[in-house]
Amino acid sequence: MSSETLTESPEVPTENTMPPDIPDVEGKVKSSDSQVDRQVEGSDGVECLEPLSKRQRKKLLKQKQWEEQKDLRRQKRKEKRQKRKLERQSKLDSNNEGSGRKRMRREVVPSTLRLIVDCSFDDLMVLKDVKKLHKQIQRCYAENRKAFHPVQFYLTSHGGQLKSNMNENDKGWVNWKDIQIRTEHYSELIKKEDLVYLTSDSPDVLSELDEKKAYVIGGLVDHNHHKGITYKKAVEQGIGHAQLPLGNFVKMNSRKVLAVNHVFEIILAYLEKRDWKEAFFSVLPQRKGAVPLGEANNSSAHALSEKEGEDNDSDSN
Ligand SMILES: C[S@@+](CC[C@H](N)C(=O)[O-])C[C@H]1O[C@@H](n2cnc3c(N)ncnc32)[C@H](O)[C@@H]1O
Repeated sequence: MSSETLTESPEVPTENTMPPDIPDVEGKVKSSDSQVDRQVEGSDGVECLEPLSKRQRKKLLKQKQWEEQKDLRRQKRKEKRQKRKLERQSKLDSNNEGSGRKRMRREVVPSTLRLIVDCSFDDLMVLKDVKKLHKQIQRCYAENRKAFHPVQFYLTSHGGQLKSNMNENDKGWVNWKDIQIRTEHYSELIKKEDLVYLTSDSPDVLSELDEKKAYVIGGLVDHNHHKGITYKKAVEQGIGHAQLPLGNFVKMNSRKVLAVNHVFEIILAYLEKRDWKEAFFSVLPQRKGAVPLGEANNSSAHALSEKEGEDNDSDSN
């Protein structure tokens, strides 16, 4: 069939239903304008002058239907998009509602417990580890700000490499709220009898937290090169000391030395849940191999190894 036949034949009569120029079977384009007065309407509503082949009729009919349904298709696509958007929105709403409700029901009640990160070990760290400590402190600060029972947070003996690094990389720290950042040693700020040094080497195991006390965490990332340093310090200073009751709940390797932020977060979690086991497992990452006692199974039952603790800056100890 020639291209002429096609353009002379079935015009789809209404505007916007057919493009003005219709490509013929061979892909040539012919104008349909000049054909208007020669048009005759066929039985299927498609106008023509000369009879068309079945194939051409079909093709034109399809084209016509396709054009006619353009708006419908557009409308359907729009509806689909809106439906998906609504579904996404309602999912978000229900998630937010959940946490929103929680927050509304449980108002923030600050704890009187003082939690100190003792930054007096600055000289013992290389810059890389100081940077890790900085990140761990940032994490403690952020977690405390969003806790239901935030503690009275202190950084003591603040200075040296840590302070320089904070000035360089996080100038905003000077505006941190709800934290005491002090150059003094904690012993200059807090009564001796209130102090309890948290240290994994202490023979004393914490059972409860006393919110009248000030608990100290050693601000140190040492990969255990200075084993027992905080325990010795506490003994020398004649202050209380205690380890977290990890051994009662977590299958441990020989070591149970956690990173600063983990100890800090466990204290926050305990203040909220009043349950050590829950506190441990809400904070300690599964990948660290923390396994509840009794659920340990041979090879996977290692826990909290130093190597794994170093995988991530804020987890590193
Ligand atoms: C990476 S550790 C430092 C280890 C260091 N060699 C020492 O002797 O403390 C950082 C701090 O977290 C606290 N900490 C870590 N594991 C603990 C545990 N199992 N119980 C109590 N405190 C712990 C200690 O205050 C410790 O100084």
